[in-house]
Amino acid sequence: MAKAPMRVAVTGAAGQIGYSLLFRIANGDMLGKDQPVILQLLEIPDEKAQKALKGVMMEIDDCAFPLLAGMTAHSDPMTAFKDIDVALLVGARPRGPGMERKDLLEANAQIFTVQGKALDAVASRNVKVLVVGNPANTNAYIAMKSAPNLPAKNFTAMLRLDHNRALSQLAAKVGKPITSIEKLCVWGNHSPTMYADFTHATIDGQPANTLVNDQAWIKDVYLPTVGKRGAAIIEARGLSSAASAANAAIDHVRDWVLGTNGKWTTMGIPSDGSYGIPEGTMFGYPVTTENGEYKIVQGLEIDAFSQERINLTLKELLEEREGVKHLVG
Ligand SMILES: NC(=O)C1=CN([C@@H]2O[C@H](COP(=O)(O)OP(=O)(O)OC[C@H]3O[C@@H](n4cnc5c(N)ncnc54)[C@H](O)[C@@H]3O)[C@@H](O)[C@H]2O)C=CC1
Ligand SMILES: O=C([O-])CC(=O)C(=O)O
Repeated sequence: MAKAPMRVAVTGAAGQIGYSLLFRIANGDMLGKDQPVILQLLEIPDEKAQKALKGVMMEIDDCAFPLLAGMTAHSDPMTAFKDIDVALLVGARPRGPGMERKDLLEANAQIFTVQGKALDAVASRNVKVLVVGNPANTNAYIAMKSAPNLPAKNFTAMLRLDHNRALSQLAAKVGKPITSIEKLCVWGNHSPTMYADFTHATIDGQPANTLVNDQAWIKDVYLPTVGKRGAAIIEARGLSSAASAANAAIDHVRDWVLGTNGKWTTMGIPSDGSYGIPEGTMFGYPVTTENGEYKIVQGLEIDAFSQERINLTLKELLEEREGVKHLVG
């Protein structure tokens, strides 16, 4: 028997990321090739944005996706989020050249208060929320705090793009395929302070540290390349990463819903206190997923260099959180 459709809300649906994301969701790349979806698309109540959204929907129609069981356009989160199973909160102002992601805090924080409240009121009680809009961790924290009637664990922030960047840079360094790498993760904030950690990783079953064996490269090349990749793309493209961000969002939700079969990935999730991170902090952790739930990888030995990096990214997140205190009560 065919599965019942899942309702997926996407905000900022007429934006750059939306244009790379929606077609793949409707194609079954996110929830499975046997899972029908209904798209509930939100854009700002502005004539130009709503018209652009209509245009994107016309193109989605023209793909005749067999899994697309319905699609609606919205300008109010209270209707867009009605009964949804998955929320991809993408809509927010992106940064331009010379800005850090936290410069967007004021501009974007309000959006996530309103949307958190709407999720609280009308979404499925099991809704899985992924925040993509920057600064992603703090926006996810605001949404979570604005939805006290939903389980905090339903709210996540996107560090998967950082994870994928970290995999790709490491694979290039050792000249091995991506699939040969396991147990890599990214700790902390989606910002240049993030810590891409392969101290526990293996490459074709060999310890990655032994294969790389170049601390200077890790410190002076690898971490800055991964951490500042978003800025490098803005510099090169004149626009922020969109296709790779959409791809990471698909990866994040797919793994959360369908499981990682014991493999590690990275998700920004509310801390349960693991590894000394204060409870509730929206923090990038190594996780495995099964039956629609994520679990933090426990019992890792954190060396002095890693601890220093984790402390640094935590400090930044706590400062961001302090900056939005007035919004979350
Ligand atoms: N977490 C991550 O790894 C990444 C995050 N991003 C972030 O994703 C966000 C979106 O990026 P783009 O699609 O490139 O930007 P964009 O400017 O092309 O699109 C954003 C869309 O969101 C809409 N929007 C704004 N406020 C909204 C609201 N309250 N409700 C619904 N829609 C709203 C806008 O009208 C616009 O169409 C930015 O904050 C960007 O910084 C981008 C890349 C990676
Ligand atoms: O850098 C930006 O502003 C967009 C983003 O989050 C990324 O590409 O990682």
